[in-house]
Amino acid sequence: MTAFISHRAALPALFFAIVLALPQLGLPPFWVTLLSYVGLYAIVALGLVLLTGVAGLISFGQAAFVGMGAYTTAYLTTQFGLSPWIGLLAGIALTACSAFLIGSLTMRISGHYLPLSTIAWGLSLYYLFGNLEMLGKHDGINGIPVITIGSVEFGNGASMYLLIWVVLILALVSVVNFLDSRAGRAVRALRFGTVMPEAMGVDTARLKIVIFVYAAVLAGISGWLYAHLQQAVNPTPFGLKYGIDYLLMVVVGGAGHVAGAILGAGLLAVLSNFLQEWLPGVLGTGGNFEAIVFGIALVIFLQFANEGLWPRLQARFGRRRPRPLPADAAPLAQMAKPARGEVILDVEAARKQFGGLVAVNNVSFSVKAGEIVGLIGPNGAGKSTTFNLVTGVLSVSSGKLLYRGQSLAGLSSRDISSRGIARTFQHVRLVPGMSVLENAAMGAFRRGQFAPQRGILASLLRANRSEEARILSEARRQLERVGLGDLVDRPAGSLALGQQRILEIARALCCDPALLLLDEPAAGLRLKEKEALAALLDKLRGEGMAVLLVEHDMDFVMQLTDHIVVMEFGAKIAEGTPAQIQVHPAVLEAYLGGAQ
Ligand SMILES: Nc1ncnc2c1ncn2[C@@H]1O[C@H](COP(=O)(O)OP(=O)(O)OP(=O)(O)O)[C@@H](O)[C@H]1O
Repeated sequence: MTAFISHRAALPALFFAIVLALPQLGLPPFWVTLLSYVGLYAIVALGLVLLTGVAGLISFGQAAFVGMGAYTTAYLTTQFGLSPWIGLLAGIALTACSAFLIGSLTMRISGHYLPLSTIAWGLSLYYLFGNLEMLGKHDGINGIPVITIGSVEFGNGASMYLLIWVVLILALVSVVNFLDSRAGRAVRALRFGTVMPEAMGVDTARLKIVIFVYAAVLAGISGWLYAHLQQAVNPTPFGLKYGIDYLLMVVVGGAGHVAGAILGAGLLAVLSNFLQEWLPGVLGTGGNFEAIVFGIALVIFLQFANEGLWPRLQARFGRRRPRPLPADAAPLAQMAKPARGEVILDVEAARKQFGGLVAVNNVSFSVKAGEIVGLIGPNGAGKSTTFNLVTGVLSVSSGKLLYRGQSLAGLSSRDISSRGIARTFQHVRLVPGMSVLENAAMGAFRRGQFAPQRGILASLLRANRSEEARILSEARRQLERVGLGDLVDRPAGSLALGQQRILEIARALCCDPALLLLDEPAAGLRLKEKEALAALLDKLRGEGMAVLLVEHDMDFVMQLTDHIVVMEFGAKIAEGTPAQIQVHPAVLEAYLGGAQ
């Protein structure tokens, strides 16, 4: 048994074994039905955990996808006498295609426009269900057959309960598997913006659509189960109110946690059921009082536990079990590295104009393998813009950028990272709740054996184990290389700033770069941390790495770099060794104000 179930999975396995056995253990039919609904809600909520809790993309429209799955099977089984299993396949296909279309249109929208758009299409689909003649308008469709497998009929409450919870367990396993993969790590980074994952080679627009489609498919499957449980459908449970309820379940349960989906679904289903029964008795009058009580309870709840209940329970009763470290797996393939002294980056008369402002004005310099080049200059000199031109965040207005003789023109930051240029960020961009190991592994995103699109399917089925082991081993090797080998299990957010900056370098090294671009790596570091950073960069230089760093800390730059490029008002005003720069009249005048 332990061969199949790891220690980490033992408790959840025991929990689900008990849940599946409940009807046999004499659970009254009322509870069997209620828990069936908990299962149905939790399947939808799981998709929302992925979409909203983990990736930060809010959707009020999931109930419409539940309706799509439910109506598809209802229509096909009652109108054409097709098997519910055909209804399931058709429902999944229709939901996935619709979600792909809607997602392609809306997933690029940012801020509050995204949730607003989900309300818009959620409402549209709801009214579509209620107005189409073929779907029975507001009366819906009755007489939906029960699900059968061979001669086994899922006709009674207990058998449907079993089916629903087995589907929920499968969905849960697939989501957990996915979150543990390289694409899953990229999804976990999405809520902190797209710049970092893009720089690690992730196609974030595509990834958002993938998880949107997956969440919709889970909702569609829940709708299929619902239709065959109820044997009738009408538009009401697929409206906006239910879309909001699904979101509430996730928020209350713990939006960023898969277990939060089940906890939230359970709490809301059970509470609303009992409030509906008790409140009229207590208040002596009927009405939707449970909605009012819910609203008040939610506002109070969010004041005290805005991360949801599951993290609270975990902190109180759980113990963070470190993930077993990957065994040493075969190294990932590496790109051929340039010989020491070879010119790696050639910036030729690069110019960048923002409207009338010339931020970078015909700047030229080069970086060689085994050399650290510093790019310095007063505030507003154009250093960050130059950095962004090389990393593909911005494109040049004119001039050339050549990496190992090849033009970088028109390449996105993820293309550039896959060529062998890796970067760190001025404001550290880590996923704080993710371990140091997983954060570093983000850098190896493009180095897996599967193409990213096949990789997602493989990860759902956990067919990516050898690839994962190789990626995580690489991350561990790079962490050991930079001296963070003892901290692999720690959440990245718990590290000191200096260690976080070094972790960013380990992540960049996982990209297998020949050129490292560091944006103000010494900013905010204490002396000891700066010394550790300088020692690391010196070691990397010794190994043949080319490093270009933008930095304000003059001592750091002067002691570490081989070559310095000085900018002012967008133009290069000087270039040379640290010794030359320190006495260069133009630098003393412009950069140091002539005082030193
Ligand atoms: N996206 C943008 N749109 C318009 N102007 C910009 C943009 N980015 C930078 N600039 C302008 O370009 C000039 C150069 O800015 P840049 O950030 O590259 O300087 P910097 O040398 O990195 O400064 P700092 O050391 O303060 O970061 C500044 O005048 C800045 O206001």
